[in-house]
This record gives sequence, C-alpha cells and structure tokens, in this order.
Amino acid sequence: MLEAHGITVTFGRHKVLDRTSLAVRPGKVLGLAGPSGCGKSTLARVLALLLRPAAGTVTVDGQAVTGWRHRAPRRTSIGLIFQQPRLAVDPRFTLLDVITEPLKAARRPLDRAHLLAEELGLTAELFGRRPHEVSDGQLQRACVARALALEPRYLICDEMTTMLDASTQAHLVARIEAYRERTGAGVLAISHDTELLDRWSDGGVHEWHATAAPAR
Ligand SMILES: Nc1ncnc2c1ncn2[C@@H]1O[C@H](COP(=O)(O)OP(=O)(O)OP(=O)(O)O)[C@@H](O)[C@H]1O
Repeated sequence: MLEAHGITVTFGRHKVLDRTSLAVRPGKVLGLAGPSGCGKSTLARVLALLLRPAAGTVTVDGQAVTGWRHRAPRRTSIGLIFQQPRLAVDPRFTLLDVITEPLKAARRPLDRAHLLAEELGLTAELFGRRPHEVSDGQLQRACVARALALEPRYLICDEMTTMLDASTQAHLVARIEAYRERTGAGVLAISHDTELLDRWSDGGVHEWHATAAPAR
C-alpha cells in the first residue's frame, strides 16, 4: 500500500494539508475529488516523495519514508503524471528524450522506449519532435509513457486528462488500466470530473470537502 499518515503541509502561514491521511491499495484505483485549491496536487507531490511534509509520514509497501533522502528503488516505485505536460518536461527534450529520461537515470536499456511510445499511440515521426512541435495530447502521451517506463508499483494521475479531448482521455485511461491489470499497480486518480472517477475508480472515490485553512 501507498499510505499518507497525518500529513501536514504549510506554505508560509498557509496550512494546505492538516493531518491528512489516505491509502492507495495495490491493484485498485482510488479516486480523489475536491474543490480547487484544497491541496490535492500538494498531497500528490508528498505521496510521490517530491515534497517533504512538515509533519506526517508516507509509507510505501509498509516501509516508512524517513529522512526524505530516498534510495532510488523507493522513488521509482511511484509514478506521477501531472496536469500540465508542458510544465512537466524540459522544452529542449524530444518526445523520445522525455520517455527515455527515467530509463537513463536508472541505467536501464533504452529500447523499451519505442514500445512504450507505440503503446501510447505515438508514431515514429513524433519521436524527434520537441514539446512546441506537438499537441498537448501528444505530449501527455509521452508523459504517461515516461511515468510507466520504470514499471512503478503506484501511479498518481493528477488531473491527467483535464485539458484533453474525450478520445485522448479514453485512450490514456485505457492504457493505464491495461498497465494496472498486467502489473497489479495501485492508482490514485485525482480529478474534478466526478463522472470519470465514478467510472474509473474501483477502490472508491474520496470526496475531499475540507477546504484548506484560510491564509491569515
Ligand atoms: N509551492 C507553493 N508555494 C506556495 N503555495 C502553494 C504552493 N503549492 C501550492 N500552493 C497553494 O496551496 C494550495 C493548494 O494547492 P494545490 O495545487 O495542492 O490544490 P489543488 O486541490 O490541487 O487545486 P486544483 O484542483 O485547482 O489543481 C493553493 O492555495 C496553492 O496556491
């Protein structure tokens, strides 16, 4: 399980998360909905071990993350797909660079990148293009391929399809479902689209009504 226990995050005097807890089970999709600004993306970054909370712990398959200097295996066991792909990639990278980035960092063979790209519906002519030469949907497909490259045990999809058309959304969700079925990965699906979450989540939808503490 990927678990957050009593997570508190404060930006300046603004307490964004106040002792928040949540658990993503292997093989299940947990939906997370809630009003804009309530801290969903902040929690996603904490769970992906990218942001250290002021209090609370993250546990990955029973192992508490301590000290926040993760060894590579634990960090690579969680994949994060961001809402805005253009903010999530280096603008100098080609789509193939985007997909091979984690493989290079983990010193894994790069040939897998072509297969991943094909599975995500990217044709070879797109491999050499840079972010400004592709559509948002094509770039997000590359970001999903990047997130799956190291076969993470957990995937966090943070408003992954909000800005995309219905057919691209359906394709990306189907790819993640195929991955989940094959590997038994757990998925946290964050979205404003409660219809999508109702369709997608078999591990329940966590409706997060609590708004963040107001800034004083
Ligand atoms: N690095 C940061 N520094 C200061 N404030 C931040 C930072 N990141 C987020 N915040 C603030 O924390 C609050 C929660 O932001 P977050 O992005 O987690 O909300 P969200 O629920 O994901 O919203 P949305 O649904 O609109 O994406 C917001 O008020 C935001 O302005």
